[in-house]
Amino acid sequence: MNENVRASTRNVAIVGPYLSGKTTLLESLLSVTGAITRKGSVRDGNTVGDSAAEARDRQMSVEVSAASTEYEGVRFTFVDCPGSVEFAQETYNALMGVDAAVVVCEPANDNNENGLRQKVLTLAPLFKFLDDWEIPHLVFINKMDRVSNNFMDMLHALKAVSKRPLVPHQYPIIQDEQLTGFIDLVSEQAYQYHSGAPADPIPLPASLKAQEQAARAEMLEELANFDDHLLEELLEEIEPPQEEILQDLKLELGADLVVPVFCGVADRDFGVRPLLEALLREAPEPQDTAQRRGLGATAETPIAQVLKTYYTPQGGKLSLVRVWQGKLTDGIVLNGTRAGGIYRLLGQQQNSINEAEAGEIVALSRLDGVKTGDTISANGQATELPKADILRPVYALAIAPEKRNDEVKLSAALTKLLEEDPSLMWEQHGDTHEVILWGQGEIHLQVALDRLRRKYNLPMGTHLPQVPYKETIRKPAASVHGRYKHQSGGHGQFGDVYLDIKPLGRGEGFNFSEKIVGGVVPKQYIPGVEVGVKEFLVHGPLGFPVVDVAVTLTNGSYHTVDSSEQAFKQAARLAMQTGMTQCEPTLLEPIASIEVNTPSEFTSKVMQLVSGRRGQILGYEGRSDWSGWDKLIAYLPQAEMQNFIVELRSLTLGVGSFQWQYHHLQEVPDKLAERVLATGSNGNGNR
Ligand SMILES: Nc1nc2c(ncn2[C@@H]2O[C@H](COP(=O)(O)OP(=O)(O)OP(=O)(O)O)[C@@H](O)[C@H]2O)c(=O)[nH]1
Repeated sequence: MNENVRASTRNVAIVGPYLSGKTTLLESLLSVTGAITRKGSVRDGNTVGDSAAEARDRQMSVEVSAASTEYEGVRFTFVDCPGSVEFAQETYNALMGVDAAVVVCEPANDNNENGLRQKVLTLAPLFKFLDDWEIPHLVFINKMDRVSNNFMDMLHALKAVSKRPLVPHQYPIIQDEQLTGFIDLVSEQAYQYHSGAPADPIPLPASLKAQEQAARAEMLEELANFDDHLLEELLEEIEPPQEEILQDLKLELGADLVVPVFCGVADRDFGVRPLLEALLREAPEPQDTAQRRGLGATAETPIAQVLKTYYTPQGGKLSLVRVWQGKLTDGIVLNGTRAGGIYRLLGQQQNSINEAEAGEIVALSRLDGVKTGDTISANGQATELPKADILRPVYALAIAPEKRNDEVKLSAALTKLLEEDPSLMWEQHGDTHEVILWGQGEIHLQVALDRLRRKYNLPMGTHLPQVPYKETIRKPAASVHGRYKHQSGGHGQFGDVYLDIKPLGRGEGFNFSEKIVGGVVPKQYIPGVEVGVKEFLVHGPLGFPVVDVAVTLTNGSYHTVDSSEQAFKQAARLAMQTGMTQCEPTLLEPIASIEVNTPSEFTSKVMQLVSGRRGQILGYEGRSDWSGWDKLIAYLPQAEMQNFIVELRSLTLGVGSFQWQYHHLQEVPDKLAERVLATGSNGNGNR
């Protein structure tokens, strides 16, 4: 084991809400550390973080992107994560493998209570994930060039969504509404920013002394909550030594007890070097993270976890892994598969290396059969490391290849897409026969479809999925007669049956029985009757599969020469055709049971949304594990679910979410049933 390499590595995820400036910050970090000589911009589509075609097209990150660089002899691997909620799975998977995260956010445009509250709410799910998994994190308030100074207001507002206390690490210097520098609250040294060059030390502006001291006192008091020695010093008004403050920051950040807060302007590199310095000095080292995860610092068996899987445009497979223990060497066999090569990444650029030490994040090629989240080891027997929960799908499209003979290629390509992104799912629906692609939202699915087209040459058509309606009957019919008689020279065909048809209770399915007395329908023909009935029920009188029906064969007759199982099957179908129309067929729709999670201030709006979509609210309560959030339980017709997530997000600043599962079938209200049967649509976007 090489302790030096371990101690000289830092793995940092860059996370935060949509468009807060994460990719821009990565670009700046890479430029400041010399990994790139020319800075790209998101607008020009030439950043390292957004190098995938799908990201460039949309000017947004759609998957995690790793980039390694060096600063002051330490190797930093940054993992730029997408901010959109639709790609949250990518972020959660990556966070499981880093030592620390930088949460990039923007200050509020409206510096009033409401504006600040709205801004920080968009960070709530991310903070919850970081808090739940105890991932050390710090905050970088970016875009400080856009608003007048509300650094401390923003910091205080963030407390509403963070379990851990937020600790100011800097205080911004603003002149003429422009961010010109910062004061480091540990050393109380002020600095002036310069574009493209490190900040210069300057005397602390007298006008900011009072604010600086208040912010510093806040930092020290928060740190002292976890350090009695510091607390004593503060009580006795002894100035603590800087080393002690730095040590506390390192220990308390490393144990995820506090969240230090920085500020800057990523697209001008302002605040980026101080952030790097803090990561260098204070971010936890890889072996500490491994120990916190219960992995032995001295164990040598190589163990790694897959944080992301890429299928490159050239068709190769790359697995981005965190090496938790041991050393990966060229040609290593992991979980029974020999890795093709080991690479350090710089976005899409792959730099081949011979080995990777514990604590590094590297890419391995050609690990067939290994998926995102998997734990892989040299002996293939490592205990599965914890992985982020897989988000349940909330949005669906029916897809079909534009070229018919591409159908065979589709399932192999979908399997690869799912290896890359576990929050996608696909199924071939049993009733409607459509191939349904499920995911986290419209853009998520569009990106998946782009990948099918670009990487697998599979252009796809899409449409809204059909609602898998079923039908049943309201009334019974007794002794329905069906006779099949066919004479065409030689053997004839003869079958003759009487059936009783009865409705069953909801969910009871299908039942077939017989009450034949005296062999009027010989035993060997009765299975034919049952098959005939079942075949008919696949498409009932309304055109949908029939459920909750009991059919009894009560009587019939046969012919010694002409009868056959086949003829009785036909007779049963004829009886069902006549009988079912007398039974008041009625349309049934699938109802999902849903659980919606929303900030409490939006609960009443969410209830209106659910009721407005024919939902039935069963109750709601405050979440015991998430202060300020409610959980609402309801039944919602599946026909109303297509755009539910879109509306839910638009009502809740994008943070509301829901999970669903099929619950029961329910009669469609008459008026709506008429519309579905007449037009094939429920008038709500679904067919
Ligand atoms: N004014 C200003 N704009 C910035 C700053 N940093 C980034 N931007 C702009 O903000 C927009 C979004 O930046 P990105 O870096 O793509 O944000 P992101 O967080 O990576 O976006 P996603 O990953 O898609 O969530 C771009 O237009 C950037 O040019 C900044 O410090 N100040």
